[in-house]
Amino acid sequence: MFEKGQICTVEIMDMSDQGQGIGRADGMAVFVPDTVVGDLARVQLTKVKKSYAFAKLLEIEEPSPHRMEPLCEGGFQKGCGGCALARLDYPGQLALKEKQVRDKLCRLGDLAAPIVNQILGMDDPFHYRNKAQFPVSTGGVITRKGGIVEAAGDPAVGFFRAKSHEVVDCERCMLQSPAAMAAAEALRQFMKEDHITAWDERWERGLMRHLIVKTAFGTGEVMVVLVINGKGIPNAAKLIEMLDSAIYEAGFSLESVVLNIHKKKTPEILGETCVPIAGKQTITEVIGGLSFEISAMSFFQVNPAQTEKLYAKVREYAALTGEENVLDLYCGIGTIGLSCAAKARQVVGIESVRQAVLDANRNAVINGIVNARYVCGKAEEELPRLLASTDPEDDIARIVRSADVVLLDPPRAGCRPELLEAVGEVAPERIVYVSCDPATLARDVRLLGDLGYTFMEATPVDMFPWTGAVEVVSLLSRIKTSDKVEVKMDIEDGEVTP
Ligand SMILES: C[S@@+](CC[C@H](N)C(=O)[O-])C[C@H]1O[C@@H](n2cnc3c(N)ncnc32)[C@H](O)[C@@H]1O
Repeated sequence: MFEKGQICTVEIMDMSDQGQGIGRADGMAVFVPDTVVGDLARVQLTKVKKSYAFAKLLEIEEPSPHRMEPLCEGGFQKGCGGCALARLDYPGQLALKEKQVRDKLCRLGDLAAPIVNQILGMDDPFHYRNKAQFPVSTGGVITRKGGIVEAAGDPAVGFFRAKSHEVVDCERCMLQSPAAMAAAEALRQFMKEDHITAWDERWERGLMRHLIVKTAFGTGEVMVVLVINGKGIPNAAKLIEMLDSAIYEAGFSLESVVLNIHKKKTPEILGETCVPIAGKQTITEVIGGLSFEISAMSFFQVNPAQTEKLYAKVREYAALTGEENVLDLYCGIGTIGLSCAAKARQVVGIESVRQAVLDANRNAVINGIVNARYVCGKAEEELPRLLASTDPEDDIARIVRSADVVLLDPPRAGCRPELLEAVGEVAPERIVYVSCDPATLARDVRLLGDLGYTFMEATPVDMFPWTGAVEVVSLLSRIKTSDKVEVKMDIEDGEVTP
């Protein structure tokens, strides 16, 4: 039995998404900050629960061969919570992520020996992010009425400290695009020169809440979204000029500046209303030879180089011949479905964000794609509605009912069970599931197993180097009723192989 204060040696076998090493002491999981997988560490327990404990690192007895000094010259030492794997070298990160996908599919997906292919990593895992989200603070105290007190510190444009809403100012970041860092510096200078307040959630006052910078690496276009608690920014023309020249000097072109009005006291980053104040309403990115227009509110994969690999793997798993109807659920601005459209009979996408659906329709048009249609709404509501439609004129419902391949790409929370049941009712030959959380993927793979789908294989794709997150593409295939009977008989005979 372990007690708080006890000292022990643990071998770090795994890491949490937040970058804590996880070791085992007599079967109990021990979470140790500042350690990496492969370290042998002497630790002191700081909190002991029934089946796990937290500990502080006393000494690395034997360092992991993959341990390294963090390369970050920006916020890491100041407590920025962005790069959870900053102490693990890149080969170590890839091995860890591949293992985590396999472990979760076994443990939570009830799979004995899932095929997990080698993770697809990056050749140059730096400055890959096309979207930066910087919280802003004045670094000092603002008064209840929103004015800056005289001794307020300089504006900070950076990232939240781990597990807090304190903003760590960050002038350099090894993940963000040069355009994003240039825009952050321009905003910092502007706020300082023009005494612009930043949102302070303690008093719920202050103007500037977040700076969002979207960079299209393929075209060099940049969009800046200024999230504010107010109707506008005083002297906004000066800010736009400063952003424009900073982004130009970084080698990119500012094409769109949008105000996002967020007066609510909620922690969501974006408010509901967007007002373009300079340039276009969208920027254009090129992925796999197709052009995609991206607006302020729409989702776009954050790592374009890896997105090409991700979508190529989706196409491989979808194995389209030109005859299939394809359902693209959680389609965002249509990227995955449109990249499959050339080899599909028809594509129907379902997406809950209205602006993204508008973008998807426009993206089909600008790429000359005529076999893709979109439905706006929650997939778990729209799919059952379309399946129940008895309207003979409802073309979309007809395509949906006869879908041969379903593409799933939900947010981290995974799919709702009612959505998976509706997919089971559609009964496609193949399901290609793209996930950014292997735990919810594994849960959904288990549910899809109950609906008659066999997990075939998965390929992890490293979309987020230096962070604890990993993307996975999985292929599931429908077990024909006759196959199911055979499997069952074989198991009864004591042989598991179908
Ligand atoms: C991980 S993104 C994938 C987007 C797209 N497939 C891509 O590759 O860019 C998930 C998308 O699901 C959308 N979404 C979230 N909940 C949804 C729901 N219940 N029904 C439909 N779409 C949803 C989000 O707006 C977002 O665009």
